[in-house]
Amino acid sequence: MLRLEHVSKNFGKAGVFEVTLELAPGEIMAVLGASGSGKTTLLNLVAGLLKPDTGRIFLGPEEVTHHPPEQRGLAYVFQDHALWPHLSALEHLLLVMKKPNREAAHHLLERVGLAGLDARKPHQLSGGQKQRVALARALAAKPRLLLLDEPYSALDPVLREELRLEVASLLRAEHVSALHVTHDPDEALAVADRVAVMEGGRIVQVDTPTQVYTQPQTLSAARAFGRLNLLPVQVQNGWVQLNGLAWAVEGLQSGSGLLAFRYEDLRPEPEGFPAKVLAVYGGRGERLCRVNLGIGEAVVKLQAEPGEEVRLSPTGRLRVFETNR
Ligand SMILES: Nc1ncnc2c1ncn2[C@@H]1O[C@H](COP(=O)(O)OP(=O)(O)OP(=O)(O)O)[C@@H](O)[C@H]1O
Repeated sequence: MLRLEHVSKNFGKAGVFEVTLELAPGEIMAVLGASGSGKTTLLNLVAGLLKPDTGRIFLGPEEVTHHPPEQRGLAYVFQDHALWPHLSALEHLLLVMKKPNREAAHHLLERVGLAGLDARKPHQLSGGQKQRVALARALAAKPRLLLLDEPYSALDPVLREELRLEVASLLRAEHVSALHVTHDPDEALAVADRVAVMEGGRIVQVDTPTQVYTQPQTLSAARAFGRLNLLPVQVQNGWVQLNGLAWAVEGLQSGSGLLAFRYEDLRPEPEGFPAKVLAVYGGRGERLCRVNLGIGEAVVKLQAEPGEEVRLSPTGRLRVFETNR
């Protein structure tokens, strides 16, 4: 559906962007990465708002590298809603529909939670409502590809969850592909078939959300999903010492690195290494403990009480990343 072949853009001192990427028809891909990693640049290049220095962009079989945005058959929802001040919510949709249909436009507004607001103009809508008009307009155009840049950032958590599932189901029903930039790992897990992690203008990993969560290939990929402990360690021939016990690790084989593990990657085990529970948090229906592991403090999903001495063991191989990555 979408193919980028060595698409590059040189921003001089701000760095070089270079990406090769493929998106299947109907696929929803989340784009995660730290601020400044190149997520918006990727969308701008695909949309035609930015010209690449080298490389080629295809939509389906057609090369669109030099096509202006309006000839690319895609829709985008960026953070500034770009609504027309003189048009009502309904008129925004009618204007972009190939066959304008008031009934269908009305129904779409209802599906994004704007029932009864058909006649409102942008200045009569809240920020979150404007964002939803922009989303409904993008969907009304029936694009082959939808580009989303933090589309739910102005919404409260309940509405955000409702809407992201509703939009994902609309996209799947219409078989529309989407590139979805987000900072929110829950959003990527909820809607994306695959996740692309960006770092320094490049894609460092493309995989299913579960694979990126459990097998991150770089430190930035590990960070993208949160729920992460990072402890400085010394690795010797693939082993680290944790409170007097040696554990095999993967990744860095020797030298200083960062031991990276999720809250659920350690579990109680009589043969494990000793740790002391410092504090207990009640997060989202689960119990999280801050523990002292001897080499530093970490958060672990654990049923324990403050002050308790526990023994912990990794559920799988722990990973160490080079400190400078
Ligand atoms: N037109 C431009 N001219 C010069 N540098 C640019 C331009 N556009 C982007 N950059 C630089 O390219 C890098 C990537 O920017 P981009 O906006 O794509 O990041 P991002 O991942 O979307 O960040 P954020 O999450 O903060 O929105 C940054 O270092 C930015 O300063």
